[in-house]
Amino acid sequence: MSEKAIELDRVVKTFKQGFKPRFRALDEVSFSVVEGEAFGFVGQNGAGKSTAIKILTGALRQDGGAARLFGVDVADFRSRRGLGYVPENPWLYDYLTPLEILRMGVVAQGIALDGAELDRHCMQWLERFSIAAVAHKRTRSFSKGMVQRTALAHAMACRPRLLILDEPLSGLDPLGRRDVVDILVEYRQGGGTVFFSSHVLHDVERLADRFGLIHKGRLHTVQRPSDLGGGDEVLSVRTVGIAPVVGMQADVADRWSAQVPASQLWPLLDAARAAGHTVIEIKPALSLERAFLKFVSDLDRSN
Ligand SMILES: Nc1ncnc2c1ncn2[C@@H]1O[C@H](COP(=O)(O)OP(=O)(O)OP(=O)(O)O)[C@@H](O)[C@H]1O
Repeated sequence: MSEKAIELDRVVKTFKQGFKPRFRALDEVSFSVVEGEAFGFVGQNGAGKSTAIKILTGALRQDGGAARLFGVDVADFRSRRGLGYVPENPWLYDYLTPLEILRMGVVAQGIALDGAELDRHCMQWLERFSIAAVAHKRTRSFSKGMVQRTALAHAMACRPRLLILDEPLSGLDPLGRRDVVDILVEYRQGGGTVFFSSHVLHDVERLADRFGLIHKGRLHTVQRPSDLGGGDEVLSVRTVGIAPVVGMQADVADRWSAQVPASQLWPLLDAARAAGHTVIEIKPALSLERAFLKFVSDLDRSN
């Protein structure tokens, strides 16, 4: 059986709020991530994602429950051996260069590399994250995206067995996001474990085997992205044809579209065919992003 890389067991974290009673940023949150898995932690701003990550990385102490990395309590610094962590807003020593930062991290992790070999190893990772051109520049003048890339290169260069990433793609442009997704996919194929937070469901769809949805400090569901997006509630149908079809709206240049409940799909297709239309697309009308928003608004309504 695979080892649990991450385990949260009824974790509670409260914060003081002026004169108001302490509020629960995490309310009995339990889940686990097994070795080799990619797990996305999703939720809106303020849901509790960073708080959970800070507990896992030892930056915050929980008020109740237990948190473990590879079976070791997070209160024990040894739990963080082999952990690669990139916070939401990475902080780098801004008088150091990316190469120096990577060298320092690799040595601190006790990886047996030095001299030219160490530099080659670090430069490879800087190249992977398209930051090699500024490898010898102090990070002081770096943009958010460059800081993010350097921090990710640092985490990967340390050969982590577990990566914990807080909004890893948030500061990156679309090409940068694609590069990082490719690198993470490759890392997974090599057996690595990834736990990442995101409020962008598209990232979760691309990266995660499973995701946990946290809302106002409570973990509401753990599912596969395909479970959320699938659903058969509403389908979007597009056709091309001349004659009108009841239930379809005219778009441009003889193209027609409709959104129908799944149960109405076949009657609509029959009508479209009878009118001489050709079907060009049928897909779920709700994207993952919209499905997520619906999920959250349903939760809010039921509370
Ligand atoms: N040190 C703190 N003191 C008081 N309240 C805090 C503290 N840290 C977080 N909170 C509150 O706890 C709740 C959860 O915050 P957290 O940063 O974990 O959310 P998040 O899901 O990571 O959001 P985001 O996507 O905006 O980063 C929020 O209401 C936040 O204001």
